[in-house]
Amino acid sequence: MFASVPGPIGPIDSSVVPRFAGIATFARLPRLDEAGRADIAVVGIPFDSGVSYRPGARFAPAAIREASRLLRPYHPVLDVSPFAAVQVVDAGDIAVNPFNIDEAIETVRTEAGLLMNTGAQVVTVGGDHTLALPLLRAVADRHGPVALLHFDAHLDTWDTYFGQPYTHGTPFRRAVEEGLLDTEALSHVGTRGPLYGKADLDEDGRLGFGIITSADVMRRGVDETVDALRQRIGDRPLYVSIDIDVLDPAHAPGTGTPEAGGMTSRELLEILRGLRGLNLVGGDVVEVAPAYDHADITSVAAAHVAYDLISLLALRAASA
Ligand SMILES: N=C(N)NCCCC(=O)O
Ligand SMILES: [Zn+2]
Ligand SMILES: [Zn+2]
Repeated sequence: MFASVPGPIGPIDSSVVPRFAGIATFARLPRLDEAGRADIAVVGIPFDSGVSYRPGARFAPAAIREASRLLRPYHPVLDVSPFAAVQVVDAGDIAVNPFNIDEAIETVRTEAGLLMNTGAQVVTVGGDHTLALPLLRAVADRHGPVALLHFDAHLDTWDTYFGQPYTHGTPFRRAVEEGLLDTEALSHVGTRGPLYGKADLDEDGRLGFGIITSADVMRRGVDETVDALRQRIGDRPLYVSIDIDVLDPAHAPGTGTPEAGGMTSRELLEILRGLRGLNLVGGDVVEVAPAYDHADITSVAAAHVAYDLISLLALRAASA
């Protein structure tokens, strides 16, 4: 006789315990210490010491967890019940030093790396875009250089701000310099807004990035955008970094560096769904600044975007 293998521990059943009751974990999932193990771990990173304008992304993990209470367990577009397919947990927050960016990014790389070494795939929520660098360091430690799909109004490939190398406007320049990325497969999506100069674009192109602007998405539509991205990414390991300011301020007012003319949340979610089957190895949802939010518009969008990343990971794990 074989002992039956227990299935994943799912979220609290919102038809039994009202979804507005109790302490918020992401999507009401069990904590890591309750489940004991994780195939996919949602991790909050309350950090905003790298921002150049409005602060507040340190409060995003808590706001996104609160906004995630209404998520339901079945994803009808991807046809997957992610929390039943694999063990998904909320692994809590990575507590980082708010006064020392160098130390903070070391902590993030170490803590995210420890989780990944247990075999978990990691989706982080909250914090500013500085965090993409230590997260990519941890991902590259495990997978080697990865393809990058970067949703953002901004390039985030500037060299320094105020002479500083580690800021929310510079993570992807550092990541290319450090060899963390496969420079054949780097894409920005949703780019728009004024730059410091034309050189910003030239330097970005020299690093290897291709750009699908916010206006391109509008003109070409979701399907053509997805086709172009899938072709560029192929079967490479893929990291998806989502700056919520890729959305128009109408869809994400609660962010630190808003730019007019952005994508809708529908476009973003549909592009993500178009990535089904690709070799996704992790992702982040950053730059939610709850103090500037209204009616949780931004946190709700971020929660749904994180749910879609989790669903993509679960779908692939379940069909492996
Ligand atoms: N929101 C992010 N990640 N970067 C924006 C940097 C734009 C700037 O300070 O000019
Ligand atoms: Zn941005
Ligand atoms: Zn960014």
